[in-house]
Amino acid sequence: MCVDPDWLPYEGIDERGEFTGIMSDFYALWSAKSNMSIQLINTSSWEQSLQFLQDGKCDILASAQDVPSRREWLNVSKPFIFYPLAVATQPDHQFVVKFEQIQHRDFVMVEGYAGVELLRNRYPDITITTVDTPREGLKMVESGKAYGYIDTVPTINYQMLRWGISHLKISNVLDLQYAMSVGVSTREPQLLEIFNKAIADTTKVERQRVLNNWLSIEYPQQSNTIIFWQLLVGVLLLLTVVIYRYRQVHHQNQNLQNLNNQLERISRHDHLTGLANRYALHERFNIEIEASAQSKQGFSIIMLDVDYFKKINDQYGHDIGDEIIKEFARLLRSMVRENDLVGRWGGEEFLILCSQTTRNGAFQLAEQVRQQVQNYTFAIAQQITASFGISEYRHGETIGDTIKRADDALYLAKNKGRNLIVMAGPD
Ligand SMILES: Nc1nc2c(ncn2[C@@H]2O[C@H](COP(=O)(O)OP(=O)(O)OP(=O)(O)O)[C@@H](O)[C@H]2O)c(=O)[nH]1
Repeated sequence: MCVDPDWLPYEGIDERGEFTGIMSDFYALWSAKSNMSIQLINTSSWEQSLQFLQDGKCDILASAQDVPSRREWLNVSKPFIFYPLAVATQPDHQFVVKFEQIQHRDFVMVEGYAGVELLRNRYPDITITTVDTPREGLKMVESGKAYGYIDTVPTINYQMLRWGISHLKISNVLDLQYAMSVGVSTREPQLLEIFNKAIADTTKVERQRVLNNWLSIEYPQQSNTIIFWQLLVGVLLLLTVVIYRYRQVHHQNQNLQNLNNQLERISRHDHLTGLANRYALHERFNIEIEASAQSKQGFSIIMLDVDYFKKINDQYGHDIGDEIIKEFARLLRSMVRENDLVGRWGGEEFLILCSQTTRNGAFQLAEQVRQQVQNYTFAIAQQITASFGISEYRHGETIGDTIKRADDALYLAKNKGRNLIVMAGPD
């Protein structure tokens, strides 16, 4: 048997001199079915294979198309594969539906291909340059020496991949097709019978399996590798975007959390001293009232006010006044227990909530504070004192009542001369 040595994926001779390609798989199938052994006669081109058959050096052509000029010396079996011819051109040429639109261009085909004869018969003025191999034909188109290379679609694809010719494209599919048959020398009519039977016995599944072998998974490693890297790059890109977005959102969340913390602090703390403000004090009053209802143990409050603070402001200025208020706040905070709460009630007026403490207990604390303030060396060269009013929460009264009693007591302390503590009576 002679074959086309370079017409993959249909047929070819590999580096070891063995028959390969779609036709090789079909012959392996048919040999097994009909118990025949076929010997390959090596040739260097399709032209030479045709010549060998005419010269009696081989009896079979692995695949051949029925064309008038061969009929004297070649019979063909029932055709069993059909593939349309197509034109591969440079990518800037538009796809055309009808070959007639481009029939005047110059084409290139492999010497001896049946398609050359078919096209010349149909388009007598067509210009076809013939070459020895599909690669030569494709290269001529690639380098602009011819307009289009004509062959079957699978051959064009396969050969472009094989030779790394990546930028040509199919610009036209002809309505002419290769109907592939086994070619048998007219000298061996009984061989034709054998092949016709083998072809008839080939099931659709067997045919498809052979074709899939060559037409869908050629160069699997290369394409799989490319797909793998493309996928990997895609996944990495996606991952990068996700991580970036996550970090952005995380960062924004952190900023929001910080802002919330700041707002929380601002809403509950006095901006100058950092002590609890009225809102926070009232929250705590509610907690203490609830707790005292259950434990029967009450709480007391101390209202205190810096004496003659207006004079300090007048004498040293408002900024120094602020510093004194801050210093005063630090001093108070350092003196109360952890359970107590110091807040700024107004300008230079403060409130100490003494948890689970009677008015006598509150008095002791007030006295300590009074003495500390009086003896403390503030930033100004002047003694500072404070006056105190104390009240104990009475069950059933509102917190407003408790505060008012402490305020009234403070007023009394001021009236009595300042630097004094006055306790609101138990009734
Ligand atoms: N620097 C400063 N001064 C304040 C602030 N809040 C209130 N003051 C001042 O504190 C002074 C309070 O004056 P008064 O209510 O007359 O009372 P006082 O001078 O302390 O006198 P007595 O309370 O009667 O002992 C006013 O001058 C207010 O302007 C503040 O945040 N910073």
